[in-house]
Amino acid sequence: MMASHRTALSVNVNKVALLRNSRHLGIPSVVRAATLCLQAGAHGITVHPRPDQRHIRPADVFDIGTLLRDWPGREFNIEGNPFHNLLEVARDVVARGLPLHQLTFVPDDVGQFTSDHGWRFPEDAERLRPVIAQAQALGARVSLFMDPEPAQMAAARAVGADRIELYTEPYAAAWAEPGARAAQLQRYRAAAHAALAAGLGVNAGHDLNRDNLTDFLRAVPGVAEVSIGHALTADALELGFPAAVRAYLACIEAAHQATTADPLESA
Ligand SMILES: CC(=O)[C@@H](O)[C@H](O)COP(=O)(O)O
Ligand SMILES: NCC(=O)COP(=O)(O)O
Repeated sequence: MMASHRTALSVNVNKVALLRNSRHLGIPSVVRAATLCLQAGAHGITVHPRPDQRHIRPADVFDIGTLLRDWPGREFNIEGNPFHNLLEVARDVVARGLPLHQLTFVPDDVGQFTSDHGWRFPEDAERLRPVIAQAQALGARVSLFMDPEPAQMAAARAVGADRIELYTEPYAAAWAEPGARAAQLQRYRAAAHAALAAGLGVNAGHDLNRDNLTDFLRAVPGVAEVSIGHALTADALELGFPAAVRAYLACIEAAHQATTADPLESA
């Protein structure tokens, strides 16, 4: 299957903040890292200001918002749990006149190791509906972090979400084994079709990397944005941020070339 549009790359700079927070010296700078990513062609910056402030802190959110004010056309995506601190931070961003394009709602517990599941319907429907409306009133697009389950997508739309973000860790974990990879890609393809049919935009993220990204985008239709942090930052330790971003942009570009094999047809 040929993807019919380009996918945006939003670089998640959480792990730069994690390293910075291990000393009181202010290095490495998340703003510097974000600047290098934007200069290299990243379409946006993602942050996940967790309540425990282990990596991105509110001040980082405001600093990156200030940076993005000078990069029109590049997007700011802030992730988090709307029942913890996310909306408070988002209101502060807007009150400061800073850009805010997308809020990605993630159902993480306070102190959770990392994100590991999506919202569930009908269980989460009634509590999500008002916070989605509040976020949209701030001018943000709302994306819901979701497991790749086609039957859940219409419900995500019904509570007012604009997009969903497919939680890609199960795909990433399966990628090295061809049969498991193909089975996962079928799941994600079906979930994306269901989301698009429901009128949702489709984002994707978690453990995407230079090995697995092209196959994913080649097999899964209509992915508007991937947010990538952990693996890209690890690559940047070796290559530097500009070269790492360019390498991920090349993976995205390859997925959009007719010459790239469909991983499901060649499985
Ligand atoms: C929603 C999502 O997948 C990302 O937020 C990812 O979990 C990164 O968070 P950490 O960098 O804290 O692991
Ligand atoms: N939404 C996913 C994200 O921002 C980054 O996830 P990861 O690449 O750090 O696993």
